[in-house]
Amino acid sequence: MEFTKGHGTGNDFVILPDPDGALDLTPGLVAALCDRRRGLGGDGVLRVVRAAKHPEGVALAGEAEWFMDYWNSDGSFAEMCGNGARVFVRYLLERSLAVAPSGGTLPIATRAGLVRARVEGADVAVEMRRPRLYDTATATLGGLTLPGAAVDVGNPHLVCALPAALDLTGLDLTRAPEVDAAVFPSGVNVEFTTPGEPVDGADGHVLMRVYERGSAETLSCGTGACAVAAVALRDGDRETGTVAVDVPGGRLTVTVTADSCWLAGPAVLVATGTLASAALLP
Ligand SMILES: N[C@@H](CCC[C@H](N)C(=O)O)C(=O)O
Repeated sequence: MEFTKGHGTGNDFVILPDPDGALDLTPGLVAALCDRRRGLGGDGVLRVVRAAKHPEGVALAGEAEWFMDYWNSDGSFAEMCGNGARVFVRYLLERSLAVAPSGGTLPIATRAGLVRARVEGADVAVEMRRPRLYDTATATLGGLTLPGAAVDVGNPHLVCALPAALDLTGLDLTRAPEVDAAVFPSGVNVEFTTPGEPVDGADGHVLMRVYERGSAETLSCGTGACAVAAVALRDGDRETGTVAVDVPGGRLTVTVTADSCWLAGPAVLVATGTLASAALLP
């Protein structure tokens, strides 16, 4: 089995080419692949499968050739992965599985519907649904309980601003924040934020750390950055705009429009190799 390793602002993925959907990918195999000591290591797996060959992609096969089958590192599924989509597109283009239409966008099928991608040099930008702020909730970390905004970006997020006296570096994210299961019955990704200094060309600048559902703390979360940007714009009384979001792995730029959300940043392929798969089976 061939694999490629890639990342977007340090959010890293094992990419498995499976054009015909023949691979028996199980939660156990995903968790073994993502194990950072006994496997390849990754925040998740991106299976590259033709939309027509995947039960959850087939409905979109008329609009997109490829389906991003995303799995978290614990073997659970997620509806959407923003950085994953950007790395997925880099993979398709570098392997000549797709061509970037000049001046146009490349459609990709995901569990959260179609996303459209544009390549901008070292960056890949993906257009996703506009984040929807739909509720309020709290996250408790250690002894600290913080109010936050629940945001749907295809997958669920809870965005919590830190009080001015606290610093992101002081957070202990080795354990999952506690959240209200009634608001998030399928779990949630939790972003912690502080305001950043003004950035040229951006309407806002936010620093964030994230604890991801199914993957623990990661260096970056693309959909999380979109959720954070939407909250920053709302707090600035804006419907639309561009927000620079700094994560531990680098900078993402989010542009919220009237009806969608663009996520842009670097997307890198690191290595390709062959799995000795028997050694990885749990
Ligand atoms: N890192 C991703 C989000 C991956 C899915 C998430 N852990 C979930 O379960 O919803 C991103 O870049 O968006």
